[in-house]
Amino acid sequence: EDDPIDSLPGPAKLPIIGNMLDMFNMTPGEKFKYERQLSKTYKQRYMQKVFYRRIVYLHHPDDVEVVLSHSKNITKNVIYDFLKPWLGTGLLLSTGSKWYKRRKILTSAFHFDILKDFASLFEERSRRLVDQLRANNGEAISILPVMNNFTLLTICETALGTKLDTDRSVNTAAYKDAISKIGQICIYRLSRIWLYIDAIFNRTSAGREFAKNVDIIHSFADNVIVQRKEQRLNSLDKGLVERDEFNRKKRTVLLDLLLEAEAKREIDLEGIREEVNTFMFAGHDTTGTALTFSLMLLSDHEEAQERILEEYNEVMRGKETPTLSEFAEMKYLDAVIKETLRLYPNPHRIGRVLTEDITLGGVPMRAGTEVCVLTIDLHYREDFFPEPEKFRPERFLRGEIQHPYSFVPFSAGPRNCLGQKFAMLEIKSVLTHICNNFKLVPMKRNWRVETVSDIVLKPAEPIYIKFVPR
Ligand code: HEM
Repeated sequence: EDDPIDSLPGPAKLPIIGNMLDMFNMTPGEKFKYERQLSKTYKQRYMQKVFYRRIVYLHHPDDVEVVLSHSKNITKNVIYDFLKPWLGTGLLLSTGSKWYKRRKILTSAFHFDILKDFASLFEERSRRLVDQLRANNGEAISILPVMNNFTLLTICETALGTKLDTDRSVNTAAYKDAISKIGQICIYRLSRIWLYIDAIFNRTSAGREFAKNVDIIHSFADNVIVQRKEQRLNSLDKGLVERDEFNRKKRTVLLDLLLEAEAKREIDLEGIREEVNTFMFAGHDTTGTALTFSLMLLSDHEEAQERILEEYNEVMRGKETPTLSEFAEMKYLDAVIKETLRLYPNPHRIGRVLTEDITLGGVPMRAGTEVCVLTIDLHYREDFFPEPEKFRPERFLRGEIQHPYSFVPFSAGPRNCLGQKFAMLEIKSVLTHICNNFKLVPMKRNWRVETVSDIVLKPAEPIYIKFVPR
């Protein structure tokens, strides 16, 4: 059937299968470069077709604004379905009234007072991270696994109230292992179009392995949910305030808010499980890679490390632990993180299927069309970010950002990232602790790791850094 978007430019299409074979034999690295090249060739937008699927790719801020700010076009496209057996229709994947109701409940989990509590947890954890890094005696270490482990520990503590490193009641090693296997299987599936069909995928060894690991993750989450529920009921019965091992009032974690909502019949146990799994996924890999890329860039820019430290000392004047408002005063630190997220946005694209018609540049797009915002290409546009390849945090200090939709690492509009403040705070806490205690030294000067498309944007090889004690 004819569609007005067939007039959009894009790579040549074969009859029936369209662009299906365009990237068939490419390595993940080649695919990544090919996609970037397409955005350079088609400066406004382009269309690809695979059988009946038409996908419009966008990377101009005006188009991005139309798509992301739309109040009704909030449905994710088919690629996200891979994650459904694991995340169910939790906040990341759900749509319509289910999404709306849950978003309302969960927004309260990031209330200012709760964030304050989390800030002190990040500080405790960052101190321990410094000790762990110091034990390497300035030897180079591969930072991605260390940062991902760190963010997994913090999200488990804040979402579930469970300490993965010390809690003996749960099988944490199996859980961590299962999360990483699931990620690898999703990547494997992403590049094999025949495995997009569930009936085929589920019969392959990868499909069976996927299901086995999903079970491990689900039973871990269930175990923690049941335990937390029992503890809460016990203390509520006795009118007690819950205390931790140091006799401090226990932090309110996301799970507590969900259990409160369950008591009010706003969510059921299955819903709680979906949200717990969603937050553990959305909250750890993204922040872990953001920390990794920040450290890589900082190690190559000694002047930026010194400036972070100077600013920290100016704001803190000898005080030890920054409050939220002190972190907010550290503008240069904020700019460094933003510049990192501009260069390495994660996820680097956002997919939707239109449920309402829209018009982009005079071309009508009907409900049912898939649109994909290429955040990474948006962030590298020369017309909005001069010398886009360069790490220049100052661009975020001098009001150079001309269009509110030219920089959207946390997405924007109704489906923006719920954990944005949480993530920024966590990254600030880690970076200030690291810059206060170490000089970061890269293995190679002027080196940037290649990146590959995955569920999230990943470095193609390990990034090694030396943490030399100050
Ligand atoms: C630097 C770190 C992070 C980045 C760059 C990031 C980025 C994003 C982006 C781009 C989206 C939109 C995804 C889409 O529409 O497909 C998103 C959604 C989401 N993020 Fe984050 N995120 C980060 C950290 C976190 C953290 C720490 C949490 C939880 C504590 C979190 C929870 C969520 C949730 C629940 C959603 C779905 C929101 C909805 O659809 O209503 N994120 N994030």
